[in-house]
Amino acid sequence: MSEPSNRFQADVIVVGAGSAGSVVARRLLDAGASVLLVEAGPGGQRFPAVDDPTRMHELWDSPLDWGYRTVPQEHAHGRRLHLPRGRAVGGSHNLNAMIWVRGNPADYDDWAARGNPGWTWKDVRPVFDRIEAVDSAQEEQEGQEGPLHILTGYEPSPAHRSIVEAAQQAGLPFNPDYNGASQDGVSFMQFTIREHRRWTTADAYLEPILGSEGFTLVTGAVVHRLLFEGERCVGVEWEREGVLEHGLAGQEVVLSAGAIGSPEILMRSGVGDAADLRSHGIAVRADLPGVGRNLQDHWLVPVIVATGRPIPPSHGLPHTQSHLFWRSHPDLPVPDLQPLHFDAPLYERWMEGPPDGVSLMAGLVRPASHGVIRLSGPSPSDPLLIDPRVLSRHADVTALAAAVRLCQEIAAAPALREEWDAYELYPGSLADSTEGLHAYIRETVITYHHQSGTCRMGVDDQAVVDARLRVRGVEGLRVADASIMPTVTTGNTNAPAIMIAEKAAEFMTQPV
Ligand SMILES: Cc1cc2nc3c(=O)[nH]c(=O)nc-3n(C[C@H](O)[C@H](O)[C@H](O)COP(=O)(O)OP(=O)(O)OC[C@H]3O[C@@H](n4cnc5c(N)ncnc54)[C@H](O)[C@@H]3O)c2cc1C
Repeated sequence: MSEPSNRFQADVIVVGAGSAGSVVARRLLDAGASVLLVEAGPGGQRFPAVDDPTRMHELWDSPLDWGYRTVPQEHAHGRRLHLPRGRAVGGSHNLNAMIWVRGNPADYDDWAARGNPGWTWKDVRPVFDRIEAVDSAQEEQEGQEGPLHILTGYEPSPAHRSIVEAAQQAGLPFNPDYNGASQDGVSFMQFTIREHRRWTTADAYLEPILGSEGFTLVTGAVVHRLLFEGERCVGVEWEREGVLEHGLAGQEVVLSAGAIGSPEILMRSGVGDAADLRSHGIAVRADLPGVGRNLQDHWLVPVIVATGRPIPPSHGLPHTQSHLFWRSHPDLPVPDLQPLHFDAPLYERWMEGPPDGVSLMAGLVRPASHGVIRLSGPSPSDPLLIDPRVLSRHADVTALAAAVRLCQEIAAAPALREEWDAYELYPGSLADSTEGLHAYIRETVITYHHQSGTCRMGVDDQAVVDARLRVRGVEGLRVADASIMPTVTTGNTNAPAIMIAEKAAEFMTQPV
C-alpha cells in the first residue's frame, strides 16, 4: 500500500453515506459548512434491485452487502448468523424492507431518563414530523412536507389483507396507524417508497446537493482510522483503489458508519477499551470501554404456512406489508413483540415445502440479551468479532415462544385456513412440546437487522457519547447513527437513525 497521497479539506467530514450520514451531510451543507462525505461503497449509479421494492432478497451477500457473519452463537446451536449491512451511498436503507416505524414514545423517554436531556418523545416527535412527507390523505398527519416520502394508504396484497383479518380473528385489534397514538394491534406497514420505488435518505437528502459547491462525496473509500492532533480529531484516513488518502476537517468529524462500522473505526483509531486495544498493539487515544459493547438487535423466528392457492405477486410493494405489535405478558407497559409477515414461504435451507405460502415471522423487539463487537487484530483486513449473544438470556426465548404461539394462532384462523387452504408447515409438530419449541427457536432465530447501541449515549463509564453525541475523552468528534441508541427502539430502526442524524446536525449548527 502506498503512503497517503490525495488530501481533501472541509469544515466537516462525515464518514458513511447511509441512512444517517446522508442526512447529517445535507443539513450541515444547508447550514453553510463545507462537507466531505466519505463512503466505502459505490455511488453515482442506480441498482435495479435496490430501486424495486420487491427485489430486496437479491441484495444479500451481493457487492452492496458488507456480508458480516457473527461468531458462532452458543445459544443458537452454534450457528454463525448473517448480518447484512448496506455498502453503498444510501447505506442499509438500500437493503432494508423500507418499513417506517418511529418507535414507542417510552423508548425516548427512557433514553432521556438515563441522563440524556433533549431526547424525550416530546423532544423527538417534532423531528420525525419534519423528516416525513406522508403520501396519503390521513388528516392527523396533515402538514408534513419533509424530504422523506412515507407511503401509507396503499392497496395491500390479498394475502396481507387475509393475514390482517386472521390476526383480528385471533383477537388482535386493527390499528390503522402504529406511528400514531398507540403501537398495539395489527397494521398495514408504512414505507419509504415513492412512486413504486425505494426512497432512501440518499434520494431525499443527497441527490439534490450532488455537484453543489462546498459538497464533496468520495465513494469506494474505506475509512481505516481517524487522525488526531493531541486530543483533537482533525481528519480521516481511508483507502481507495489501493491508495491511502486523507481528509482534514476544520471543525468536526462525524462518524455515521453504522452500528458495526462506527465502533470499528473508533477502535482502529485507539478509542475503546484500553486493555483490548493494547492487546492488538493499538496505541490508546481514549480509554472508552463501552465502544463496541451494548450491541442490541431484534430477532425473528419463522412460522411458515403453506397455501393451497397461489399467492398473487405484489407489484411495487415489498413482500412484507403487514405486522403487529403485541406483548408476551399482558402486564408489560410496552409491546415486546413485533411479528412481521411475508407473502412468500421463507424456508431455511433444511426446510422443504411447496412454493406457495406465507411466513409469519415471530419478532422480539425488546431483547434482554446484549452483545459485543471486538477487533480480531490491528489491521483493517482483520475481521471483526461480532457476538450478539443471541438468546443468552432465557427471557428472550420465552418471549419468542409467545410470539411463535401467537403466529400459530393467526395461521390457524379462518381467514387463512378457509380462504387460502392454509396449513402450518413449520414449526408444526417440532413445537408440540415447550422443549421442542425452544429448540426450534434456537435452530431458526435470525436477525431482524436492527443492530444498534455500540457507541451508546449516556453519562456513565460505559457511555461513548454524551447527549449531544460528542465522543467522550476527545474533541472534534461525534457519532450520529444507530450506534448511539442507549436501548434499541421498539420497532424497526431506520426512522430512529434518521431522527438521530437530524438531531446531530441540530447540535452542530445550533451550539448551546
Ligand atoms: C436487510 C435489512 C433490512 C432492514 N429492514 C428495515 C426496515 O424495513 N425498516 C427499518 O426501519 N429498518 C430496517 N433495517 C435497519 C435500518 O436500515 C438501519 O437501522 C439503518 O439503515 C441504520 O442507519 P445507519 O445510518 O446507522 O447505518 P447505515 O445505513 O448502515 O450506514 C452506514 C454507512 O457507513 C458506511 N461505512 C461503514 N463502514 C465504513 C468505513 N469503514 N468506511 C467508509 N464507509 C463506511 C456503510 O457502507 C454505510 O453506507 C434493515 C436493515 C437491513 C440490513
